Amino acid sequence: MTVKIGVVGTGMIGRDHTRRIQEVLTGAEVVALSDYLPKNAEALQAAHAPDAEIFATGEELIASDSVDAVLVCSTGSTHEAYVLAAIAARKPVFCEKPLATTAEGARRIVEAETATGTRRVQVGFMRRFDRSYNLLKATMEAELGAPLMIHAAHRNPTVPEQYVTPMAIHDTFIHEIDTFRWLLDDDFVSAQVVFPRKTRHAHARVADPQIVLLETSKGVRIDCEIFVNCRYGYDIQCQVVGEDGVATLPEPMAVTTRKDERLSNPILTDWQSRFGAAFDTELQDFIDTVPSGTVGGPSAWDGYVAAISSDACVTAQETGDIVPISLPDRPKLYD
Ligand SMILES: NC(=O)c1ccc[n+]([C@@H]2O[C@H](COP(=O)([O-])OP(=O)(O)OC[C@H]3O[C@@H](n4cnc5c(N)ncnc54)[C@H](O)[C@@H]3O)[C@@H](O)[C@H]2O)c1
Ligand SMILES: O[C@H]1[C@H](O)[C@@H](O)[C@H](O)[C@@H](O)[C@H]1O
Repeated sequence: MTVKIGVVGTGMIGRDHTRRIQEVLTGAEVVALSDYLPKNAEALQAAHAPDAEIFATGEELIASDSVDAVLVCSTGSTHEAYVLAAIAARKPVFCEKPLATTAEGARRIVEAETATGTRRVQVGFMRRFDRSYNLLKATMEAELGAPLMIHAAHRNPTVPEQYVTPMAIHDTFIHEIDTFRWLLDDDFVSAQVVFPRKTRHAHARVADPQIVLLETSKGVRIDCEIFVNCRYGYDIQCQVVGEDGVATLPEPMAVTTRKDERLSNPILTDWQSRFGAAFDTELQDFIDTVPSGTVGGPSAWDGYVAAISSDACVTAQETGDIVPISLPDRPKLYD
């Protein structure tokens, strides 16, 4: 079966996912496109999906009989409505992060999906498909004993003017929120955010860098630096300290050069190159599961917990307090 996919939102990542479905992955083709700005859908059609039909609205695309499964790649604030529409149409849906911009919105998705009794929502937390994180998780489980602490960093070279302080949490740190839960098989019980001296490279509306301190239900303590104007590259660091040893996320593979009295390795500069293979694997996984009528990978529940946890981090940014995090009971669908 070739899965017929409709893509809602044809900006940067909608374009990249369409390209990978058309040119890299197997078992699917993009048959429908829709964007709030029709010119974006038309440009993507011309570049990568000449046979795709352009729909005036995402809702019409989701309802169309020509679409088996939906990719939601539009602006974050629009995700909830499209995911709910896909659930109502009983169509598998891959939703880029965030699942919803509020915990309330994510809860509505969990409730709608639970009411159908079938998992059809996969959230785009691609790090769970990254080879280096999978190696780290396997090492933790085989060799470290109980994890005690994580020291991590999420560094972007620069961010645009519209990137403001809370986005460090719900646009950037949201990846770590999901990754730490997955690595530790644990949930958070509190969050605190502290602000070091601000870099002169940050614009006025973003406090940068920030340090997020999390505690999990098993007592693991996590410190993660978010530094989105670090200048030198795109750099994701993660070190897990366990009772029997320490494991560190492998660096991306790079050639070491000896030249001009220097020993050096190049550093990546963007998330597309750091996680390109993980994006391929997560979408192939989604495509492969669609014919069964249900999906795997990060679930709507994971998206909901990430939203609750990131709301607590934003409150912690605003108040300076240690903010408690409590979760509702997990529905059986997500066991
Ligand atoms: N997993 C990752 O690492 C990763 C990386 C980049 C972006 N993302 C997520 O993907 C989403 C899109 O990001 P982007 O960088 O492609 O943004 P973008 O601004 O480049 O593209 C967003 C597109 O959505 C369209 N749009 C806006 N409102 C719409 C609506 N109501 N209906 C249909 N289309 C609408 C815009 O016109 C635009 O073409 C965001 O939620 C972002 O957080 C995830
Ligand atoms: O949307 C992007 C993307 O999710 C990247 O992985 C992250 O490093 C950036 O901070 C964020 O702005």
